[in-house]
Order: sequence, then structure tokens, then C-alpha cells
Amino acid sequence: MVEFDDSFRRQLRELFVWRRDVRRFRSRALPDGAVERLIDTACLSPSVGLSQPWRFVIVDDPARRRAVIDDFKACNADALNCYSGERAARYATLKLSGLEQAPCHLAIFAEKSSDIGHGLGRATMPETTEYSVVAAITAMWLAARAEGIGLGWVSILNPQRIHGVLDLPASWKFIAYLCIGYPEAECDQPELERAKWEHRRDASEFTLRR
Ligand SMILES: Cc1cc2c(cc1C)N(C[C@H](O)[C@H](O)[C@H](O)COP(=O)(O)O)c1[nH]c(=O)[nH]c(=O)c1N2
Repeated sequence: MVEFDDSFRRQLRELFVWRRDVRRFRSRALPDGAVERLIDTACLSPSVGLSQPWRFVIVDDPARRRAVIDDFKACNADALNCYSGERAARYATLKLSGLEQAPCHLAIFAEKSSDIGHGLGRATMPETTEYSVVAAITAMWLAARAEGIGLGWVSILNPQRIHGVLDLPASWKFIAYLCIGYPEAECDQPELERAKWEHRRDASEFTLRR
């Protein structure tokens, strides 16, 4: 039996406060085994029916990385076109990926056709497969921060193109593309808040009782 005391709980809260979506990385490589360790921790996450639908693809190949970066640039240009006026000007100033600098690229997929878990919990809500993978990514995000490693989620990508670039089974659904490395700086405030794009709101705004 493991017990957690107040001091641990305070530290855990600080971990949540200081976890950041990181887009600015140092060039320093991650130590051998660091990514595998983060994946190992992510695999302790809950999953519907214990289906463990997460699939991790460490993207080392320079040509594939370049193709992902090109796709991000194209999608980001399209995204900019969806805004106008002051909002467009502000969007253009945002740094929305660390793909060029991050020493590690990790693509994450949900396996939609596996028998693991025997379908439990998925019959009425098949999307719980994807939810399980996102739960694992959140765990990885926090585990990384606990080691001083930064993680940035890039979703400004075309899922079909990423799937093609990485040449994976059709039953794998693209969930996330992560940049991983050592952050240039630590901060307790989201970068989008500092850039005055959006601000973190109080939990009471999103909570109601019935
Ligand atoms: C599903 C999903 C997808 C994305 C993100 C997050 C999540 C959960 N975020 C990061 C997001 O902007 C960030 O989490 C919020 O701004 C809050 O900042 P912190 O994570 O608290 O630093 C993100 N950030 C970014 O710069 N480019 C992106 O494409 C995305 N995509």
C-alpha cells in the first residue's frame, strides 16, 4: 500500500501548474531511453476495457520529419486564412509548433480494430478508444514535465497526409503529433495567454450542478 502525503500533493499540484505546451526547444538531445520511458509511463493510463489502443511512432527519418513540417506549414497558412483583421494579425505572430527544433518527434495513433479488451465499454461509445489514447498523452505530458522534459502537441496537420507520410495500417487513427525535448524556458502561464490570444478561466465557469 502506497500513501501520498500533503507535501506530495502540493508538489503534484505544482506539476499540473507548471506543465506547459512547449514550442521552443533547446537543441540538446534527450538521453537514451527517455522517450521509451515516457511511453512506458503513458501505458499505465486507463483505457476502455483495458484495450490499450495507443500506438506510438517515433519519427526519426529526416525525410518523413521534413514532410510533416511541410504539412504543418501548409495547414497553418490555411488556418491563418480563416481569420481576419486584428485576430489574423495576432495569429500570424503565434509560434504553434516546435517541429523544426524538437529533438524528438512522436506520432500517436488509436488502433480501432484490435481485439484487446474484447470490445468492453465501446459498443455504444466507440469514440472511447480515442479518449483512452488522449488520457495516455496527458499522463505522458505530466511525466515528461516531472523530468524537466517539454512536450508540445501539434494538431495543425492533415491527418490523411500524416498517415501517408508514416505509412501505417489503415485501422490506426491519427490522434496527435508531439514535439519532445528540453524547453528553452519554464513558465507557469500558457504561451497563448502570454500572447494575449486566450486566457485560462476559473473552473467555476465550466461547472454546474443538476
Ligand atoms: C488536442 C490539443 C491540440 C493542440 C494543443 C493542445 C491540445 C490538448 N495545443 C496546446 C494548447 O494550445 C495548450 O495546451 C493551451 O494553450 C494551454 O497551454 P498549456 O498547455 O497549459 O501550456 C497546441 N498548441 C500549439 O501550439 N499548436 C497546436 O497545434 C496545438 N494543438
